[in-house]
Parts: sequence; structure tokens; C-alpha cells
Amino acid sequence: MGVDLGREAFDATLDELALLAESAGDTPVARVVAKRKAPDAALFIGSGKADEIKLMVQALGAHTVLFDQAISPAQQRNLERHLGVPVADRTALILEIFAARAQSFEGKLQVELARLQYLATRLVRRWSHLERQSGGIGMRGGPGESQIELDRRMIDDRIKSIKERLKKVQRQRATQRRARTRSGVFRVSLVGYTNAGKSTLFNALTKAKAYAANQLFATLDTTTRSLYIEEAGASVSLSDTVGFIRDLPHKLVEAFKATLQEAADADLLLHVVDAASPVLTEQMEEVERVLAEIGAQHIPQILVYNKLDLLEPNQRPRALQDWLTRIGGEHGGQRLPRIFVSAAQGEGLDELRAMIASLMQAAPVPEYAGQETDLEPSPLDDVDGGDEADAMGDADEADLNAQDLPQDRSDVQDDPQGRAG
Ligand SMILES: Nc1nc2c(ncn2[C@@H]2O[C@H](COP(=O)(O)OP(=O)(O)OP(=O)(O)O)[C@@H](O)[C@H]2O)c(=O)[nH]1
Ligand SMILES: [Mg+2]
Repeated sequence: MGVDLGREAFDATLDELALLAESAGDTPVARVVAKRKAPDAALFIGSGKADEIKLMVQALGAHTVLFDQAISPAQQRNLERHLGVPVADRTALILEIFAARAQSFEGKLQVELARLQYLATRLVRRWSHLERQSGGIGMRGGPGESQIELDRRMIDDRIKSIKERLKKVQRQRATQRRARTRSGVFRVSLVGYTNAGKSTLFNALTKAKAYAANQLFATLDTTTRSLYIEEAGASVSLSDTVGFIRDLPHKLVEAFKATLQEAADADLLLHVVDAASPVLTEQMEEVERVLAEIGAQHIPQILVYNKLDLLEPNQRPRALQDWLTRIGGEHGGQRLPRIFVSAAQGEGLDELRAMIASLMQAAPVPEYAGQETDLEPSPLDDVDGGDEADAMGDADEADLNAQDLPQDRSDVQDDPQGRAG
């Protein structure tokens, strides 16, 4: 279900919603588009549309109705009452996928943090909604004010305890990262929109078997492998990371900052693009936005246009390597090296390795080589987002016990450099 508020590439966003639903294990059975100038306050859609959907739900035996846009908690409840089935929006769906996919201890904690934070904002909103309209629809059958306060306190406590546990894991990760930095190994990170083919490329380059699938967010945990680049006569560390998506819930980005830090710390980013996507420009812009959010916008990039094999003969580029000039934004006019590859069929990979080698040689000798002092702490090293930073106090800093630290699968097992520290 999507309400077309005049957004460009509307079909593509519904395709993406369908793929998200499939990635969550659902089978989309119908797609409904409503044209409106603005969402309806109570139902998000008009009541005529809601009746139409209700009939479809019954005829098709659908068990959920998904909305592409964010719906308010009140709209969600009204719709559920009207339609007789659960209603969810895109954010809830993304959170569900992340929850199902998280593998590492850290990943699970991060997802739980994001879910609780999402829940907490909805409780606050629901509460203020009740305050404003006491006696309104929201009141009937809904929890009372004190119940909500109680829920909120429980959620706050849980958020606090998860943040404390995350801090411990992340301190360990930061130590490993610093060791890796000091080792002087050139670090390359794959970044890009979800489903662009990062894991497939990672596997093709390292002959590894990271999970790659036609699903959104197939990868959640960072995997790092050593990759020997013959042209450079040296090894680099290559990391496969979580994919980005448009309107990624902000709290989720915040919760995953530690994982994304892998990208922010790289010497070189391979920005993987699905060259066959009809909305590749929008996807690239979204990736740029997230890179800026994690402070990685200035790291040298190679644009890797993947899925070359899917392009029609007349769409194929004349040259497999060229330069793309960025339009607009902070980097307007900047020229980025671009290469077309097919990770699935192995085309262009030798050229990509050669390109990595030449960028390695062009890279400045790192200042930190041989230096024993800690690097400047990155803003992302601290998992607490902004205003909540003080809430944890200093007490938790004192009782750190290295023995409690759970093993982080991705760093400990997959990364030969990780053991250096
Ligand atoms: N035809 C074609 N398909 C590809 C190519 N590379 C990847 N794919 C397919 O694209 C889909 C996504 O690939 P992944 O490697 O899982 O993509 P990803 O970027 O790691 O995705 P997330 O981890 O979900 O963010 C899979 O179905 C791959 O088989 C390619 O070069 N050509
Ligand atoms: Mg992946």
C-alpha cells in the first residue's frame, strides 16, 4: 500500500517495499495506490480507500497491510480497527528484518536498541496525542496515562542497560580497530545501497562465502578479510558492510554507527552501485547522505557499477573505466573514478584490483605509522546519541571487565588483522 503524494519514482519505491516485505518472509499479494494531496489525519487514507482495502484483505486472505510512508500510532490503531488485520509501515518492516537478520552479539544489541528507541518515540507521541484529545478515539481501549508512563520507564531502563552492554563490546572493537590502523594495512570498505551486490563482490574478490541473496539487508554484520592485490604487491583488508536504504530510520543509523564505523575508518571506499537499477541516482544520493552522516564523505571512493551483465547491449558503456563528475551537493564537480563490473560473472575484477592498487600508491603515507598514541577519538566511537549521552553517567566506565566481553564473531574470526592487537 502506498499513498502517492506526488513523489518521483513512485513505482520504484513500491517495488522496494515489496522486496522489503519478501525479505521479511512475506509474500505481497496486492498493491494499492491512493492519490491524495495530504494524508488523512485519522486513517492516513480516505475511508472509501480503506473500505476497498478491507474487501481486498478479505478476498485475498492477506494477513498484514504495509504502508510505504510513516503512519502515526493513532492512524495505525484506527486502520487496524478498520481493516481487521495488523498494519505496519516501512520503518517497522525494516526493524523487523534487522531483528531477524542480526547475527553477532553486537548486531543483536544494536537492533534491540533501535527497536526500543522506535517504541519509545511512539509511546511519547501516543501519550501527547491522548493528552490533547482525552475522550477521543485514542482513549477507547487504549492504555491509561500511568500505564504508558510505566511502560516508558521500563523501556528507558532497558535502553540504558543495552547501551551499557554495547559500550563494552564497542570498546573492544575500537581497540581492535586501532591495532589494525597502527598495523598500517590499507583498509578498503564496500559500501552501497542494499542489494547492490556488495557481498557478491566481496566473495568474488576474496573467494569467501559471505551470505549474498536477493534480499534487502542480507548483510548486517561487518565481515573483514585480507585480500592480496598482486598489482600492489601487498594485502589490503576488505570489509563488507550493511547496506543503506532511503529514509533509513534515524535511530537505526544511530544504533548501527559502530558497525558503520568500519566504513568511516577506511582508506578507500568501493561504492557499489546496481547499474541496472532504474533509480540508481537516488540510491547513490542516499548512500552519500549516510556517508556524510557517519563522517565518511571525504574518504577516496571508487564507484563500482555492478551487474554489468544485466544491461542491454545498447545500455552498455563505451568504456568500462571512466570518470564520473558529481553533480550538486557538497562535492559538486568532484571527479570520481568509475568502473563497470559484474561481480556475479567476474567481469572487470582484474581492472578493479588494478584500480585499487593505483589508489593505494596514490594514498598519502598515513601519519599514524609507528605512532603509539591513540588516534583522535572519532565522534562515532561513542554509541550514545547526543542528548542521551549524559544519562549513563560515569559509573559504567569504571566497572569494565575485559573478561566479560563476548566474542564478536565478525571481528575475531573473520579478520586476520583483528588478532594483531
Ligand atoms: N545479474 C547480476 N546479479 C548480481 C550481481 N551481483 C550481485 N547480484 C545479485 O544481486 C543480489 C544482491 O546481492 P548481494 O551481494 O547480496 O547484495 P548486497 O549489496 O550485499 O546486499 P545487502 O547485504 O542486502 O545490502 C543477489 O541476488 C545477487 O545474486 C551481478 O553482477 N549480476
Ligand atoms: Mg550483503
